[in-house]
Amino acid sequence: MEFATFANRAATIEAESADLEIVAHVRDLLTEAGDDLPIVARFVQGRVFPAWDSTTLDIGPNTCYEAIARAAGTNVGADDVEERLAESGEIGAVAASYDFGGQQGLGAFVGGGGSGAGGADDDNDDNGGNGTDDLTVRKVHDTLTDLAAAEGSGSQDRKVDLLFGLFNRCSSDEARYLARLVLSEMRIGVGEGTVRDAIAEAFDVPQEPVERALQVSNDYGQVAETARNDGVSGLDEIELKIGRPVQAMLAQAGTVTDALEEWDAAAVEWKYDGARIQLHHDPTNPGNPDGDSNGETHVFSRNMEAVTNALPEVVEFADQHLDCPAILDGEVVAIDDDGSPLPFQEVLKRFRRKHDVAKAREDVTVRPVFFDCLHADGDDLLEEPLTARHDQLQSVLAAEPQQEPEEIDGFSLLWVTDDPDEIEAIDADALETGHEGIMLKNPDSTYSPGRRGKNWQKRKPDVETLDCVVTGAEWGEGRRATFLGTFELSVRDGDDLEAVGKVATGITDEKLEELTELLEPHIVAEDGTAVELEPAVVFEVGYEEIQTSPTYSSGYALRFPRFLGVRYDKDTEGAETLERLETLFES
Ligand SMILES: Nc1ncnc2c1ncn2[C@@H]1O[C@H](COP(=O)(O)OP(=O)(O)OP(=O)(O)O)[C@@H](O)[C@H]1O
Repeated sequence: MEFATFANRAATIEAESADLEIVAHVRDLLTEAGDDLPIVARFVQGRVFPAWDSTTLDIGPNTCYEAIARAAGTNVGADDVEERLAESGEIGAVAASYDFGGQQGLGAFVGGGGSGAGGADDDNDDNGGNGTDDLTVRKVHDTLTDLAAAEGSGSQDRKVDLLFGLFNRCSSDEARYLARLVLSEMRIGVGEGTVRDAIAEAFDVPQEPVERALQVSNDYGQVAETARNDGVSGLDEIELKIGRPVQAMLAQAGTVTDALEEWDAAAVEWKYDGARIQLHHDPTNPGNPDGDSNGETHVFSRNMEAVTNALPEVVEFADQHLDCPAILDGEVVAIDDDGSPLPFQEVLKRFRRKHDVAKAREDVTVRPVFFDCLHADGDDLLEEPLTARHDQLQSVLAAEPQQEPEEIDGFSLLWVTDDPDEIEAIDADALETGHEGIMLKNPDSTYSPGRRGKNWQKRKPDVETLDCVVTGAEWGEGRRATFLGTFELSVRDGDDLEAVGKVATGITDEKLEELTELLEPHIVAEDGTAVELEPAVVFEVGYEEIQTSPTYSSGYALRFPRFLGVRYDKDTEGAETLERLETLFES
């Protein structure tokens, strides 16, 4: 397909506002694309490479300005391009404002070659033979692929040369969309859904298999071509591939209350405070293109970037623990010398690092923990329910079949329960172990790549906090026998204090020790392990919601109260009133 045809169609699409019309234009574009279908299906979304491919053009705006300036004529400089950009605010319009094509002499000079139409791009010139100088989408694609591969000293000059070669052959409309493509600013209103619908319409296949194939392959070009050449049966055959990342399933904010209302039971997991990773490993395929592994290993970020070389611990983990081809979804967490998790900021010192990885590894250690399994030993598991995928994860990671789940390295435990108290206890454990909290998942849900839906919920940070007086507590058990815990919370009602609940969640042993020291002097009565406290200390607590309750003297109860801190700056006079609790309940 000629690049001019593509550019014309892009202009038509950009001018169109009706979604259905846009789909129809994209459909026509795909139908006309011929052998260039995979390229066109990506270009129309502003992509040069498939979504799974982390190759980038690595072109800064200045490289692009310089190439435009050079193609625009001897007396145009990059600063002139920038000035026009400041005026128009859009690189496509700037590129379209120049008259290109007159720089053959300079092109020959710059590239040192003699292909006339662009000096620097004298290889694979698909127009050379027929005597015309029309740019094709394939030529643009191949040149940009060469450009992406340029590295090392002189690579920026080479990139400018290659880009100049393309702009020099562009008409005004072609230049507009080339500039936008190169700077990832296509913005003609074509989203992923549009291309999916257009593929289905163009090649007369239902949307569902197209959608599935897109989720699995992350490649609009491949899916478009398969839909055209092999129809539904071809699409159904597209499978996950080791080395091609899948978009990560995402979570939305939720509450325990909502989760238990929606599902019979919730799958509860710890929420790790690290960075999302997707591990692809094939021990049967020696010769790793990426990273230092015995098999083939790739680690991808949440955005499907390759981060393999930055995380040698994960590659080593794969080598040691995986003996079948697998794709695992998880989190990489920074840990201290005892293996306890460190804050997220520490992981960032390691993630995406390209240089001095060994040195960075000495400073910060990371370890992976996996909560999902997308592929195991030849089977794609996206369509399996969460609990089945988790069972697979366990068997993939277990060193021996009978290994206790708690003993399995890198394996995130999952509890399926409809008991709010159990969920609260899991949350408390998670926080105490230094994790962020909990995730609540639908145990029956399939894995939906790239989707942020109700099936995965991260427990929402508390909307409101309350400052409550601590009026009672209980001595703990076992190793916590010397600590006070399970604190009774009250609000003021005139001169009285009325209980609204008990908080036991979100408190570490260290904190319990501090709180015990703080509260012990205020004990006024003891009955077994129960302790009555004179009102003196105010806790800030979070909660999910307020409900009416016969259990506490206030007539209300906080659902899922969580300890946030001591309000050392407040005395009991500053604590919350029953009146405010009522207002909050009403609202
Ligand atoms: N057990 C788990 N299951 C799923 N995700 C987990 C789990 N533990 C930690 N996570 C992390 O939590 C993330 C989702 O919540 P979070 O709010 O932390 O993510 P974010 O990147 O800040 O926001 P968002 O994903 O909503 O844009 C996941 O992408 C994953 O990285």
